[in-house]
Amino acid sequence: MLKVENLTGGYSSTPIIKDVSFKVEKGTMLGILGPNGCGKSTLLKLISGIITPTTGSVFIDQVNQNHYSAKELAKKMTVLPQLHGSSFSNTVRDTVSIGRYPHQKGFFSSWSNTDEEAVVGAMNQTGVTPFEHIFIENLSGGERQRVFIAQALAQKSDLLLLDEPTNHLDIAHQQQLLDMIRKEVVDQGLTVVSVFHDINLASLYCDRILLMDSGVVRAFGEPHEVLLEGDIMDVYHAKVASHAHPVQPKPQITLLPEIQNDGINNKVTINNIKKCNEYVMLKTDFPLRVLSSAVHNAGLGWYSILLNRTVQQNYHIEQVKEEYLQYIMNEGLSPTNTVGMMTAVDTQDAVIKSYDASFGTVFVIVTAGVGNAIDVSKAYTRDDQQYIGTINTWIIINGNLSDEAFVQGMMTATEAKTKALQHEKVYDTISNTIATGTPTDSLLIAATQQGKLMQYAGPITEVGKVIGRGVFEAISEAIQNSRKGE
Ligand SMILES: Nc1ncnc2c1ncn2[C@@H]1O[C@H](COP(=O)(O)OP(=O)(O)OP(=O)(O)O)[C@@H](O)[C@H]1O
Repeated sequence: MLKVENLTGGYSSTPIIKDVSFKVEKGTMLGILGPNGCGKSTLLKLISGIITPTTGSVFIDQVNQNHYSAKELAKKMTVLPQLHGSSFSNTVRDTVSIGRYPHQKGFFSSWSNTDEEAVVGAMNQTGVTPFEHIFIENLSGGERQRVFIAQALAQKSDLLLLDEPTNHLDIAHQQQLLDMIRKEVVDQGLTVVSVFHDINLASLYCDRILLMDSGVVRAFGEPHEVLLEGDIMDVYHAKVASHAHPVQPKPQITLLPEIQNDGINNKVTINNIKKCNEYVMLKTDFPLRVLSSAVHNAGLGWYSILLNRTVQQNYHIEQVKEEYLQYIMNEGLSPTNTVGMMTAVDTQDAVIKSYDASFGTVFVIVTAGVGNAIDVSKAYTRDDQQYIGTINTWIIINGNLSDEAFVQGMMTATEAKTKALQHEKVYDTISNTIATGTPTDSLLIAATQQGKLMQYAGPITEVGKVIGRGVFEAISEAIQNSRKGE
């Protein structure tokens, strides 16, 4: 659809854009990214013919752009520049109608049903119909932006060039606008080239990204190929981290503020842990990074309250999420700052152990009951219902773990748990083999994220050794305690 070949050009003899080449297939969306002044808008101006390239060519549907008449080009391609102060005082409807200009034989002398439908459709799509008789200077920046988008859509060309289309829009309108453009791309085969300042929006909505740096192409490809932490830091001179979007398979970039270590002396001590017959609670006045399989707020996040609560053996598990949330609120705790687990074991029997390591103290806190113990390798032979977890393990680390270390720590802890069950000769009573856990065990690792980064937490690392020993000893002791009570 669009082919840019060795394009060089700018505003004077010194080129802003230098030897830029790329292709955009029909029915796809390209996002142009790059720091302020790198030449994104200039590139759009060269593609649209607003400025003439010094060398190189732009092909639209295999035809060189300079072979099209102005009107033919306007039918092929719509350009929406950055929001500008309009010198005309027009109503919204009149402004959108200007988009139909390339389709007129004489200026507005041949207004057809198609023109009318295009204008009404574009106003509806962008949600500006309620303002259709209002003068655009009386609209907010965001409303005005949507009017110009409507004008561009009314033009009904195959190629849309947009310069920061979400500028001035709140998040709901950013989403509506980009969802709408994406729908046109997928359903109608519209081709879009758009400049973005928001890297994450570009990642979410674009098929390909062109990353520019000082007028040249730094990278071109799918978002996961282009939005690399190192390249983004290098090009934008900003400190960032890349992570996966929670739902879409697209990378997202987060700024890392310089002021990160304002709580350098944050430490978890035994005084942060409270054990009573209703629960075990750990409460800090700073957030811990937590990875867990808890009932409430599972996964990876930052929390300062950890709760392992006792419930009756016959607890109705069907409404567990709603019931747990209610419990947290009734206790006056913050639902967004609390990770919650449950156990049918008496929490007075919880084992709390601490281990000093060179990086800081590690606490291992376990509640264990093994009445439902199971051999995971034989689990396929049985058909259990879900019930409340019986070995709940917390590992609280005064240290700084990488993501790898969090996951490896979970593995190390699970291996240590299995070993403890073997050591305590806990049997799966159905298969009559040594059990490896219970059907709904829960595991949590929390870290203060201070001090030297620990990249790994496997069994030969210092932190892994502490986890292995601590989990083994705490679970073994908790099993012995639970047997005493039987
Ligand atoms: N009309 C102009 N005449 C001369 N120089 C210009 C003109 N417009 C832009 N420039 C210069 O060209 C360079 C690239 O500008 P351009 O607007 O293309 O960058 P951009 O990447 O779109 O920036 P931003 O992210 O700030 O919008 C800048 O150094 C700018 O000062």
